[in-house]
Amino acid sequence: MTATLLDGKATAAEIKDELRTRVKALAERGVTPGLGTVLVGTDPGSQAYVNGKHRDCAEVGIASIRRELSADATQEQVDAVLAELNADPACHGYIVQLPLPAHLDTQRVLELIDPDKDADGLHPVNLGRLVLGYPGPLPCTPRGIVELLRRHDVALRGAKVAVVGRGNTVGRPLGLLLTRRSENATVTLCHTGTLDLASHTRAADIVIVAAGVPGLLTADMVTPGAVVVDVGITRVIGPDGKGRYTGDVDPEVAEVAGALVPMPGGVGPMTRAMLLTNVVERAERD
Ligand SMILES: Nc1nc2c(c(=O)[nH]1)N[C@@H](CN(C=O)c1ccc(C(=O)N[C@@H](CCC(=O)O)C(=O)O)cc1)CN2
Repeated sequence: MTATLLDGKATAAEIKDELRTRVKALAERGVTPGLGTVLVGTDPGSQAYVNGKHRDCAEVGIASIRRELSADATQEQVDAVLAELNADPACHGYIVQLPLPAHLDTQRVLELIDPDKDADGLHPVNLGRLVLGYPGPLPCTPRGIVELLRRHDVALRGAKVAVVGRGNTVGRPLGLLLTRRSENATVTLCHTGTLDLASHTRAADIVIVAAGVPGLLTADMVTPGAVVVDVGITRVIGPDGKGRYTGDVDPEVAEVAGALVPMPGGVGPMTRAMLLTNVVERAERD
């Protein structure tokens, strides 16, 4: 392997150490940051992610507020929980774990979150703030990617970045973050309608793949020495019949890239660290 691995797990641990110090400073002012989670149903993956968020909170001293509803909860019941968290001064930010059961209106639910308590940074108001360059909570995955690259001295200023995927949670907001004056990268946002994807990825100094297509980026699509970030996380059944997660980057890319943010151990842990960061930042503004 030629690529240097950029370790998201270790960097997230560093960030959690820093947050612990900030949480202690808040405690001296009598403030305890609080993160709320809303989980509807019993999907084992979602339960595991929510449990992980509360473990992270305990590690840094953030108070956990858990709300769990049954899989057949009505829209009115979910709305009532959001109203309660919006009004709760102990809750500085909260998330609704996705996906929601199909009978619930996800867009309505996300729009009912008070934008200033939107710990995921995905409320339309906050995406609008990002477009306009106004302050607000930033979406956790894009923010985590930029932070991971920054902490590994990957130069963004003047860099040509190909982002593959135009989803509202990663690709689109990431393009906005990378083109802020503070980052000053030049971004090509590629998607399923892009013709000759490889011509764009090959021209890039940094390739970030968030398409949800296992193995989409192959070694021949990467210029030698480029930095590659794997955001994909798709559950597949392996040849042994067991389920596992796989990324969007083919393993052979590691032989060509200069640096690689792997999956697992890259963007996922950084996303979790940014969720905590959004909550602490909100508490610091109190
Ligand atoms: N409201 C939200 N819902 C969902 C989000 C989200 O950010 N906000 N993202 C995913 C699930 N998720 C967090 O909720 C999440 C997924 C994966 C990871 C992670 O660290 N993955 C590991 C690899 C897989 C593993 O070992 O379990 C990694 O990348 O190293 C963290 C969080 C959908 N729902």
